[in-house]
Amino acid sequence: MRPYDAFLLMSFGGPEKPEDVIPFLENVTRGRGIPRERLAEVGEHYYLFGGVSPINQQCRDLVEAIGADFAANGVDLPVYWGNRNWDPYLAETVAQMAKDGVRRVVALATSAYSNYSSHRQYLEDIDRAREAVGAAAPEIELIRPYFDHPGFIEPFAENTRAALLGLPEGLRAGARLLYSAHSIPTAMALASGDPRRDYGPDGAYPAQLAEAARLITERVDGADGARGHEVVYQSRSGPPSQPWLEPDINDRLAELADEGVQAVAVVPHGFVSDHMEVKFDLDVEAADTAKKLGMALVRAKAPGAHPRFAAMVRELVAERAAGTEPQGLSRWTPRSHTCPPDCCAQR
Ligand SMILES: CC1=C(CCC(=O)O)c2cc3nc(cc4[nH]c(cc5[nH]c(cc1n2)c(C)c5CCC(=O)O)c(CCC(=O)O)c4C)C(CCC(=O)O)=C3C
Ligand SMILES: [Fe+2]
Repeated sequence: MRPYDAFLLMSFGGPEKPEDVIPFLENVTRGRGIPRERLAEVGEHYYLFGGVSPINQQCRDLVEAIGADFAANGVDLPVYWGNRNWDPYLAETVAQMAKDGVRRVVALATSAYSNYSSHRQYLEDIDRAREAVGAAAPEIELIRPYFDHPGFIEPFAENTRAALLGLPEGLRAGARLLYSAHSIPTAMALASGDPRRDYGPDGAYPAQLAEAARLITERVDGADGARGHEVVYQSRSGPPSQPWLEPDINDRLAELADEGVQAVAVVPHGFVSDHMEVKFDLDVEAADTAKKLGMALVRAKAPGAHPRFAAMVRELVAERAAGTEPQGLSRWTPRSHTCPPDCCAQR
């Protein structure tokens, strides 16, 4: 698909054996002021799953789904994959692309929202990897945030309807939808998105999360919006003195139990796949909280390698290749394909 001669999937990376857990966590947290105790605690999450993060296999599955969708639709682009924090490292993938004679790449990150960790950091990863490879490195253009694209929203709606069926019939209609996203420092949230747009008091990331939650809820229940839904946060780290986005899902579950809510469906709409943050923080930790509170909890799957999500990737590649206006379902759809240099700054 002109002008590109390759597609690149960019992701976070994760360990796949116990010996790799600590080196992986050191990669993730280098220079970020995460307390040592938090690192040890997070290491235990990985050991509980045999030291294997699900994220790499999920990326392999997505690479395959994208390749199949490209082939079925006549898109003749080889598909590469590179990670920020673990093997296959982005710099190695960029070196391979250079060796293969690739000159211009369109890339998508497994992160749908605007904030430093989800977007700007991937732009920095690209710069660093290209620098490491030198003059032969291809140009790499990162696709803009896609949190309100129908290919992201529709699989979540389908998976939420399926999750609700897992509740006892008598609890389904009254079940609250809890949309869960990775917490970030409030300062990072305020600096998220395009500084020339007014996303409201909390910044682009919370505003985008609210819109995606609304769009999914409409597709679960119809546009009457009758079902109660709200955004909560998970996976907080960093020192307690630093404010992060709230409420934490576990605290909110306790409040809802007090209000008499008997069932919740958790929708991890802040994520693209069911990686460790979902498997541990929701399926182990939040599920345990709900159990102690006597609440029923089900969890919807993230898009992962859903064919509609793979088709979205092709649609975004085509949009970027044509240079037409970014399409999305909400008022916070990015207005351009490239970010202004001061968007999603860390603070
Ligand atoms: C917004 C966001 C997403 C969602 C968007 C996206 O998907 O990219 C995300 C995803 C992920 N986060 C992940 C893992 C971790 N994140 C950490 C730490 C942090 N995350 C942050 C933000 C985010 N993170 C932040 C602000 C920090 C503090 C340090 C820093 O400023 O960078 C730490 C350190 C220990 C801890 O403190 O928890 C770990 C191990 C994994 C891999 C899971 C697997 O292995 O399956 C994934 C997909
Ligand atoms: Fe994270």
